[in-house]
Amino acid sequence: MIQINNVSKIYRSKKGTVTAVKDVSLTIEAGEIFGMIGYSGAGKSTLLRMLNGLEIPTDGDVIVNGKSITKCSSAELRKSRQKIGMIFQHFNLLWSRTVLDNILFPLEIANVSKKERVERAKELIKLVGLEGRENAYPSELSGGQKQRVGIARALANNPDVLLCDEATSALDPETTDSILSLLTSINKQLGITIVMITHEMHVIQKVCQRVAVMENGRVVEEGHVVDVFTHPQQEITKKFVKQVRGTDEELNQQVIIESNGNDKTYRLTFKNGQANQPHISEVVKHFDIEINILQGKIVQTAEGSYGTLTIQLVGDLNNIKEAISYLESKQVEVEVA
Ligand SMILES: Nc1ncnc2c1ncn2[C@@H]1O[C@H](COP(=O)(O)OP(=O)(O)OP(=O)(O)O)[C@@H](O)[C@H]1O
Repeated sequence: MIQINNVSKIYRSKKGTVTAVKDVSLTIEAGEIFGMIGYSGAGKSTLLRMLNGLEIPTDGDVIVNGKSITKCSSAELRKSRQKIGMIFQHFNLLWSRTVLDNILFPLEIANVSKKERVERAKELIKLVGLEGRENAYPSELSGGQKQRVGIARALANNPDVLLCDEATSALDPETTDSILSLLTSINKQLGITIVMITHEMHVIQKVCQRVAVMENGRVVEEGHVVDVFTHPQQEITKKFVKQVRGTDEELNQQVIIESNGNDKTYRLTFKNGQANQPHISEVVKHFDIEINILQGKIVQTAEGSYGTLTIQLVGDLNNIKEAISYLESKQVEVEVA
């Protein structure tokens, strides 16, 4: 478990002071994939780097698996860091070393015997899908392959936590997907806690269970990904959600059923597997109303799917009310759009 307690970071230079992180408190559970999203300059990298002591907070404390990262000796910090792997946007590989030698490097530093480190490196090469490329140099690899080396190297000392600093931002969409799938399977297979920072909501959508939204050094919103996606509170969160959910402007479509004065437009939200249920056809069968579907979308997240459907209900007001009660009884959220 990672506890971030009232952490702030102020950079002071001749040019002045910058408060990069302001009074952030978060708890990240063991084994989860936790995302931090924000625009450039929001403070994500600074916060992430405080989780492994690459930056020391000006105030507050970071506790990883019961041990303070901020209030320990440098020897203790070195030991703790071996259990916290990190991967980077630009991979940070050693260019003069082969794939195998890059992965061996952290094992050499940890004084693992030669036999054991070669065995471990080979296991990792298999885990990340790089068999056959052991003797290649980073310059001979694609971006996705380089990140696979980065992941193998980060996992070398069996860490409990993997920090991902914009790990897919330099990759094309297809390669991004394959790296995100690899991270998800590593999280499942090895039970490693993953903390990732990104400015792309589809990354959060695909792999994270919970998310914190950062703006101007603060966490302005946090929660389960499905809840944040379906009910974003802050303007900045709404903007990020629009990256994957589409905009309300897309709703400006012609209404094709003639109004009788009672019709209204509703937004239905289906969560917890409800998106797969035939609720709309049940409403049409059981209530004497007409339904005009204006827009619909199902989004897959790491915690299952959720859907939104914007509909116009046309008919007798009482029938419309009954239909809405029926939908609500099926855990479908109904709002007037
Ligand atoms: N070493 C430093 N010295 C001075 N200011 C810094 C330093 N590192 C970061 N900052 C400043 O702190 C603020 C937060 O930066 P940070 O890199 O944490 O944001 P970010 O959300 O990760 O953005 P990006 O994705 O662009 O890196 C920015 O205003 C940045 O200029």
